[in-house]
Amino acid sequence: MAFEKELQVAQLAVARASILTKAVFAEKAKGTISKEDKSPVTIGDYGAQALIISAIKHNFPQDEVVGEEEASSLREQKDLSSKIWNLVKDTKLSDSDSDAILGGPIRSEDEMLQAIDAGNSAGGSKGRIWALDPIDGTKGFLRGGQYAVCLALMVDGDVKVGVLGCPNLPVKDSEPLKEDMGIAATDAEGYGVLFSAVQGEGARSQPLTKGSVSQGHSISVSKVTDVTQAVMCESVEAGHSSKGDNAAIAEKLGVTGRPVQMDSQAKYGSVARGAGDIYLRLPVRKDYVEKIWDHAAGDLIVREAGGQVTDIHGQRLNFSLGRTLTENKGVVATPADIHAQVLAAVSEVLSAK
Ligand SMILES: Nc1ncnc2c1ncn2[C@@H]1O[C@H](COP(=O)(O)O)[C@@H](OP(=O)(O)O)[C@H]1O
Ligand SMILES: [Mg+2]
Ligand SMILES: [Mg+2]
Ligand SMILES: [Mg+2]
Repeated sequence: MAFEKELQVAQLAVARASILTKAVFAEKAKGTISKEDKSPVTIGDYGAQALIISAIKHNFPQDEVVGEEEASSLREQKDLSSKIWNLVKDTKLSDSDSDAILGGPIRSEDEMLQAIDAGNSAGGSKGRIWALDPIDGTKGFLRGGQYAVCLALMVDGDVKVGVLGCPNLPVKDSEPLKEDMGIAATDAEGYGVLFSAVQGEGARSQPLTKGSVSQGHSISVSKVTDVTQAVMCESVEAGHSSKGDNAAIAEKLGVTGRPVQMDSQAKYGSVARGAGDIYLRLPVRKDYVEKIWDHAAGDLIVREAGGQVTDIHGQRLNFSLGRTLTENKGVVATPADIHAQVLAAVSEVLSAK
């Protein structure tokens, strides 16, 4: 199998980081601060980024990382930094062999800050670069909704390995999607799933555990042929994706059910396992450029599960252009069989605006 070591490290690193995010959630003291772009970031985002980057650097010292967060504001806020350190230093996998694969604990607060800052790669089309979103759906995380710990490896701009840890999604692939699924799910029996894919080798799912990882089982997109019966997934946040356009597209397709709203790349995971059928992310603002870490893992997992992922113009997402998807607008992710039909409805609705 290709990228065996990379997959194992990514899965274990995501599982370990999820232990930290769940602890932050349980503590309720999330230490939210606002970034320059007004988006929230929590001690969970920073702690998860530190743990994952340190695991990558331990195993693949030459690899670069495009990570969402950076530590400059933490260096000015010592209280916040020491709170994060207190969590990070005690977070480990319950299986000691697995934890050792990740290099064991980070040794000092300073090393933790350095790890966070090592997510500063400019990205691009050359070499091995990881794309990391330590908590995707931070607003969902804060609300007690869905969120995902997202990690992907790109080689020469092409996504080869993708892993999504979704602590609040059901383990069972076939469980129908519900909007309030997140709230009581953290650490509840039957919740927490780890999705993964390696290019050319399909997509898989397994329970997200605190110890080790397994082979999991293979997943595939739904076999929906009648789009009127499709389950659509969209963001909770109206500022992230245009709900009005989504509704117009649903109407054009004759979709009868209400869309399921959930935060994060849990939407990609849900389409990949066939629990949802269509994920639409339609631009709200002309000037917003999507970030590679919001899509890299989900894009591969859906495509390896038999889905098709494009932007609103039908172009594949291009991860080779830096930290953002400069050439793409929006996302349309569906089973391959219905993609052309959905994309046609997207084009009609958006061109009529
Ligand atoms: N105007 C905008 N349009 C689209 N996405 C946006 C946006 N502003 C922020 N985002 C991104 O939307 C992500 C969450 O997506 P979703 O709505 O699917 O949960 C955020 O990730 P983070 O939560 O990691 O910051 C952020 O990167
Ligand atoms: Mg963010
Ligand atoms: Mg994100
Ligand atoms: Mg994030």
